[in-house]
Amino acid sequence: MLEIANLSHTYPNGTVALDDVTLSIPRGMYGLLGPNGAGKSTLMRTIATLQEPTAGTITFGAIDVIAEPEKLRRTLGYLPQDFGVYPRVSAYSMLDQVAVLKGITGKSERKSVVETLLNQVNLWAVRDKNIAGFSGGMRQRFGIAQALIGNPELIIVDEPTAGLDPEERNRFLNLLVAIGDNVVVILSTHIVDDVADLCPRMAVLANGRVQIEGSPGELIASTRGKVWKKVIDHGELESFQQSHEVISTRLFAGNTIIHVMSDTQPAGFEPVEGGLEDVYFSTLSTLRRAA
Ligand SMILES: Nc1ncnc2c1ncn2[C@@H]1O[C@H](COP(=O)(O)OP(=O)(O)OP(=O)(O)O)[C@@H](O)[C@H]1O
Repeated sequence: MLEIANLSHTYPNGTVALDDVTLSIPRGMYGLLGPNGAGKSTLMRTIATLQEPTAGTITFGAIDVIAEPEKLRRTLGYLPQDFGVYPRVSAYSMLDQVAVLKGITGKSERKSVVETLLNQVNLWAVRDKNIAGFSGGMRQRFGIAQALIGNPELIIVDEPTAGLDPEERNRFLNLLVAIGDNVVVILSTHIVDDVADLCPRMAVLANGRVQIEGSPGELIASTRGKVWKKVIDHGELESFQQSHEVISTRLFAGNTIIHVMSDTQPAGFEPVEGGLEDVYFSTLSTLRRAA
């Protein structure tokens, strides 16, 4: 169990990226959903011991993460949002080097770990190719392979599916599912479907704060009977935004479909079986209104 208590972070330029974040994250897949700038990467980097918070505590089992970062690192697998430079070395040799860094010094053990992972992430056929030439999806699969070396008990993946095509995204999410329920996996993303598809528990982070927390099912149930939809002409959008609480707009076959929140059925609207998108967008819409 990962316990985050009263965690705050203010950057030297005064930006408050995290504001009193408290979360209990159990074993299994946990979704951290939030828009750009919400503070997700700051939170992930802080848990991964890459930066220290201004205030607050993090514990993972018996480990005090801020006081004993090296202990956490031994049991951490981290897939950052951006690796930056991709080296001109083969996938095999790079994984082999990471395995050495993670303390797997025995040659035959390392061979078995590296080969198993390359097969698991479906990169065996390209093991001798340079990572620099990999597609986005291949890089992310390589990234999860390096994160899994050494059997970590805490795995953090930061926006892993951004920019992947649907087939690669599916492949990647299936890999995450296969990691199993015995470890804590935190999936940080702004893509609602990633969380809806994978995570039994989740939180929405926005403006550096936890806005809502729970199981997707519970959160969706809380919007039941409150979400309504209507097909409108695009030109009418502004007036609907003034008269209703519009939480999302989308185009479908050239038409604009709006979803609104209301305790009673607005005239001309149809009920919608709310989904996680409605939960997420209504949370963001409430924040915008309060601003
Ligand atoms: N090194 C930094 N110095 C100053 N401000 C920063 C720094 N890093 C991030 N921020 C700011 O802190 C806030 C939170 O950023 P963070 O990267 O944690 O959000 P995020 O949810 O991961 O968003 P994104 O998906 O865009 O990465 C933003 O306003 C961002 O501009």
